[in-house]
Amino acid sequence: MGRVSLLIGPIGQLVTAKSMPWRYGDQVLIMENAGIAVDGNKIIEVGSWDTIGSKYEGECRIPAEESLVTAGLIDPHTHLLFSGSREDELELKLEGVPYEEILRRGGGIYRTVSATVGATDNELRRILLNRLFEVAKYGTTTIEVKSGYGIELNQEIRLLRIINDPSIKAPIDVVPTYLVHVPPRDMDRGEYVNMVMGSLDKVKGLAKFVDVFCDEGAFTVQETRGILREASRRGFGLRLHADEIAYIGCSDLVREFSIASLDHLLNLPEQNARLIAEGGSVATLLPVTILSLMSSKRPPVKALRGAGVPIALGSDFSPNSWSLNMQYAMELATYLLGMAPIEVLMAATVNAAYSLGFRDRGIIQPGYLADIVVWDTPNYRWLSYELGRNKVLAVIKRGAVLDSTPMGTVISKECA
Ligand SMILES: N=CN[C@@H](CCC(=O)O)C(=O)O
Ligand SMILES: [Zn+2]
Repeated sequence: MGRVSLLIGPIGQLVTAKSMPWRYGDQVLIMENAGIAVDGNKIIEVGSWDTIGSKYEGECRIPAEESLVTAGLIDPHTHLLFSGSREDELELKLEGVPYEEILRRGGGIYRTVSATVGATDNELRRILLNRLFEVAKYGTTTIEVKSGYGIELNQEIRLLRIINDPSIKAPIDVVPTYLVHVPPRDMDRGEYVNMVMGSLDKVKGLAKFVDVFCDEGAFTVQETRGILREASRRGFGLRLHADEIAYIGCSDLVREFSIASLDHLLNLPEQNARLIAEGGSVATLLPVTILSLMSSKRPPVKALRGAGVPIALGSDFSPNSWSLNMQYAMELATYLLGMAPIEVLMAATVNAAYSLGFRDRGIIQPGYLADIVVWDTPNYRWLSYELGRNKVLAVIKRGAVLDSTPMGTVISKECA
């Protein structure tokens, strides 16, 4: 009998992608009475519990007869690092004042910039760490975190240093992105864009991706093009906030650049789905933001599927859209966007991993990282079906069972 650090099984239902990215209609692995053997930070074998349970002895074991087991959730789009809040914009939104108008008046992102710039490094570190612990309780095991509430370049660099700070003992993996968010109000925007392009060497090593908010009220296609060109020359991965507020041609930039992910896409023209597929980009949809924008628009899911675009989901946690819970994004993806439960699960695991450039996680197969969630649900459909409850039973990150399960449930004495 082989000895391993962790055994999970018997498992009621194991659901995982077979390869990445996952496209609508691709096969998945759905297995009942399954088992997973983990050693160190990796999955070493997946199979029927009859085989796994008799072949391995675990230093600890998580029994999961009644449970769904999936890859850990991956959140590929967040604005986790900011100070303050904007609950007082709710009344404006309810009166019908559009997002871009609040921004034009100096509210929205600009207010959060003032609050964030006014916070000390220690305050921001504490905020970030608390949020990272909270997302882990909801099953997120890897998360992208954008800068963007500094605007001024030294402030952006400060935020990126905090995101990268090794003294922050994050329970999960963090992917830093430099977000060029909105033009400053007190400076010529052309000059600012030039400064951004000139600052990219300083950002190297602090961010895996450069992202631009390309939209009405933010950066134009021409400005975005310049920033993406310089970023890709320097070897950054590219992401884009595109076609969220209006279509001004941002998604067309996939013709010119290899963009890992185009995000939001509420106003994406259906014919541009083909361009995204040809460009090899992922479409990351952010349904919680659709709700918090109080928008009646929807991204064209059917056109994206039809063109073969891999779809990912993100929380888009921000002061405009306050939810750290990827499960909420998953629920809304079904009820607001019409995404099928299996599509939702693939979007929040394997495709989110793929969009962040990972090839080592998001799938439960030998050789992959042991980032795994045990759910308090009998099958995968419940992740879409049941609204508003944290359905996590246990989170395993790199083979380690995270300390506190949300409901204080002790899974197994040896593992806890
Ligand atoms: N759209 C741009 N940025 C964020 C919102 C930021 C904010 O409103 O503070 C987003 O992705 O939703
Ligand atoms: Zn965003």
